[in-house]
Amino acid sequence: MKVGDRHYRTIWPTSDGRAIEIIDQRWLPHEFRVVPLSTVDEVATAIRDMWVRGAPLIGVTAAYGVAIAMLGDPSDAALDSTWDYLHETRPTAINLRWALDDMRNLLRPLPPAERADAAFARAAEIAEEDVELNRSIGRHGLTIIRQIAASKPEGEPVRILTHCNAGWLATVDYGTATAPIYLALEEGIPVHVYVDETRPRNQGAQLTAWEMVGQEVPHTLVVDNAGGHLMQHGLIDMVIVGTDRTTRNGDVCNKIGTYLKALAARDNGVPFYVALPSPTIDWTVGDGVAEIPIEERSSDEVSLVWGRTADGKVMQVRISPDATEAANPAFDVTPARLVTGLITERGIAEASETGLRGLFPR
Ligand SMILES: CSC[C@H]1O[C@H](OP(=O)(O)O)[C@H](O)[C@@H]1O
Repeated sequence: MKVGDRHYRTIWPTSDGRAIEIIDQRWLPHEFRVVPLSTVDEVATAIRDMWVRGAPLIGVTAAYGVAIAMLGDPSDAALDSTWDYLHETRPTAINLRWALDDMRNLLRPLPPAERADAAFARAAEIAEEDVELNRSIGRHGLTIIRQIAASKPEGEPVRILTHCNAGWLATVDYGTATAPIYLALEEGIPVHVYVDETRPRNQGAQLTAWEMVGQEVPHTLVVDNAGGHLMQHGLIDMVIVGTDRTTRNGDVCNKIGTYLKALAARDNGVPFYVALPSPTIDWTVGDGVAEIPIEERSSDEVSLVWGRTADGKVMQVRISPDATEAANPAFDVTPARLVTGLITERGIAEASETGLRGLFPR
């Protein structure tokens, strides 16, 4: 998307085709940093420490990580050890396993000498596919925004609450939850986005808000705990979020706090939509609450926050006593019964196995 007067994606191959460059999202919104990743260790660190994050982007980054590994050692053993090494970086987003499986299934039958080139080509394809999937999600999600806009007085904005960052920064481009918003704006439909700050890492305040400014989307930052109040007072027309893994029956795993927004939405009759590309569906899982592994991240993410001082220094500060331990489950699972619809690249499905299989037959 636009960054100033230039178009960027979140990830791209270097001109020599032997490494990648990424936007290091840890420094946004205060600094825009592009960094190279030229070894598997660097790719693993970038995923684990969230230089890049967001289920689809994690998958694409891992795909390029396999390609970089094949440059050094294209053996079967290296292919398997790279799969294991990158798979361990983050446990919840299913796109990581999906992309690693896709790459290994492609490369295994090939002669080792052909694997690096084939891997870079496939990783680039997965990146392009992500952009197209998101454009399709945008087109289908736009129908919902159009319907809501038609029910409101002329010119009144469709008020959309979103949680965490499921924007272009969570994907290669366009985003999932933000794709319908960007298309609505292009079509001239007035929208106003309420951005959950999304503790503990503040991906909403730091990433989604930065996206909204960059794409000139009217928006308001709110604390995570304000969503229910806004819905109670009729100030939200719809909620749209992304997901890191959605089960075959429509249970939605997403950033911690999503479940609470879904409960508030249900209690106030606000439609709650989830935008997802099909690689985010885990067909092997039925009960999301029981079966999806929830990443437990460092307590420092709760106890320390990043910010910019008045004189422009970007730094972390502690907000709780040194002696206080913090729990930090990074995701939660919203049961399908609280989901109004799943916006996929093939259309909007009921949050059920029947609904998903209607769009994605076996
Ligand atoms: C389009 S996937 C976005 C999804 O990923 C985020 O998690 P994280 O930033 O920890 O990778 C969050 O759950 C978003 O909804």
